[in-house]
Amino acid sequence: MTAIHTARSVTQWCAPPVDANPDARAIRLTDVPLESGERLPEVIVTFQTWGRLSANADNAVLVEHALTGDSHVEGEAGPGQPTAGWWPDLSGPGRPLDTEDLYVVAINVLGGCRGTTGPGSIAPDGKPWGSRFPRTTVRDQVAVETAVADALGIDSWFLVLGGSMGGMRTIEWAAGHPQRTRAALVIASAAQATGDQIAWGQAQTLAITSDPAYAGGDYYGTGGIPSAGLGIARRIAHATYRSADEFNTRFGAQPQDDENPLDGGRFAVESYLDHQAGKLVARFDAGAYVHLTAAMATHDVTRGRGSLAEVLGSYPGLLRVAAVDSDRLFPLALSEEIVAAHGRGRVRLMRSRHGHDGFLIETGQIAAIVSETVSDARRHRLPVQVAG
Ligand SMILES: CC(=O)SCCNC(=O)CCNC(=O)[C@H](O)C(C)(C)COP(=O)(O)OP(=O)(O)OC[C@H]1O[C@@H](n2cnc3c(N)ncnc32)[C@H](O)[C@@H]1OP(=O)(O)O
Ligand SMILES: N[C@@H](CCO)C(=O)O
Repeated sequence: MTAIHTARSVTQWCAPPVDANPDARAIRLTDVPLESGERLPEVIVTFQTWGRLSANADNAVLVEHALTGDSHVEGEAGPGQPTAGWWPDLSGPGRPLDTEDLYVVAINVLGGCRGTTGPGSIAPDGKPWGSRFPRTTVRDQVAVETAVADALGIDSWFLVLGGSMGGMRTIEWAAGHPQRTRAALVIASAAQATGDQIAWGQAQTLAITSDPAYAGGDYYGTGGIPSAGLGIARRIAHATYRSADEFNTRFGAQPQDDENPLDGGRFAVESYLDHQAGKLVARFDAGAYVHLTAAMATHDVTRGRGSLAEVLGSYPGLLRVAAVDSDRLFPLALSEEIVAAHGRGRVRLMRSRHGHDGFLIETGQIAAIVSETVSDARRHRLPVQVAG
C-alpha cells in the first residue's frame, strides 16, 4: 500500500528534519521485504520532482544520488536543505535534463539520513532503529524506488542516471528491471564492488564504529554523536575521491597558512581534509554512513543472475557508461567491463584532475554526455513484450 503525501510526519534523527523541506514529498510502504530475508515494517520514502509527467508517463527521468547526496539535485540551500543542488545546471528549463518536457525525480536512498527511513529513524517500538536496523543492499534501495515509480504511475523510466553509488542503483535498475528502464547512464561506477573499494570502506566504517560515541550504533537520542569517527571516515573517503596528482599539484607539501608542520602545525592538504570532514559531520549521520557503506560493499548486479555478460548482454535499453580518467576509486576499467559485458558502445571518458569527484565537478562534460544520452534515448525503443 502506498500513499503520496507531503513529508510532514517523518521522524528522523538526522538534522535537518525533512519536515523543514517544503519540496519533499513522501510515500509510506509497509512490510517491505529485503534481500536478507528480513522485512521492514514501515519505510517512508522521500523524494523531489521537477517538471510534469506526460499523459502517457513516458518522460520520467530518475536521478540517483551518491553516498552522501540527496534528492536536492538542483536549487539553493534552504529550509531542510543543508547544501545547494549537487548537480548544478543539469536539470531545469533548457538544460540537459530539460524540465520543459522531462519529469525529473530524485529519491532519497533507503538506509540514508535525508528523509527516507534509515538507522536513525524511529522503529515501531517508538525508539530509534540504531543497531537494530536491518542490513540493506543496493537491490533493496532500488526495490524501494520501484514503489515510488508505481505510486507516480511510471511504468518505465525514460532515463535513469547517476554517479558512484547512484551509478550502482542505475545499473541495478537496468539489470534488475530492464523493462522499466528505457535508458541508463552509469557514471563513475561499477557493476560490482571491488576489493579495493571494500578495503577503503572497511577503514571508514571502523573509524566510525571505534568512536566510543558510536555506542554500537545506538547513540541516537543519547546526546552523543560519533563526530570524530565520521570525520576520519570522510578524510579517508575524500582522499579516494580525489587524485594524487591533484593533491600533489594543488597542495604539495605546503604548510597551512602560518602553521609549521615541523612544530606540530598542519600541511595545507591536512587543513583541506579537516575542512571536508567538518562539512560532512555537520550534514550527515554516522550510522547512515556505516549502513550505506555496507550496502555498497555488497553491490553486485550478477548475484543470482548469471555472468555479467548474461545480465547486461540481454538488456534491451540504451546503456551509456561514463568514467573519469583520474578516478582511482572507480577506475576506467570498471566502466569498460560494463560496456564489454553489454557488448555495445564505448565508454564516454571525462578528462579531469579531480579523480572520482570529477563526476560532480566537471559539469560541462557531464552536461554534454547527458544531452547526448537524452537525445539517443529519444530514438531508442524497447522491444515490445509479448505475453505468454
Ligand atoms: C552526489 C553527491 O553525493 S555530492 C554530496 C553532496 N554535496 C557535497 O558534498 C558538497 C560538498 N563538496 C564536496 O563534496 C566536494 O568538495 C565537491 C566535489 C562537491 C566540490 O569539489 P570542488 O569544487 O573541487 O571543491 P573543493 O574540494 O576544492 O573544496 C572547496 C572547499 O575546500 C576549502 N579549502 C580549500 N583549501 C583549503 C585548505 N587548505 N584548508 C581548508 N579548507 C580549504 C575551500 O575553502 C572550500 O570550502 P567551502 O566548500 O566550505 O566553500
Ligand atoms: N562526494 C560524493 C562522492 C561519493 O561518490 C559523496 O559524498 O557522495
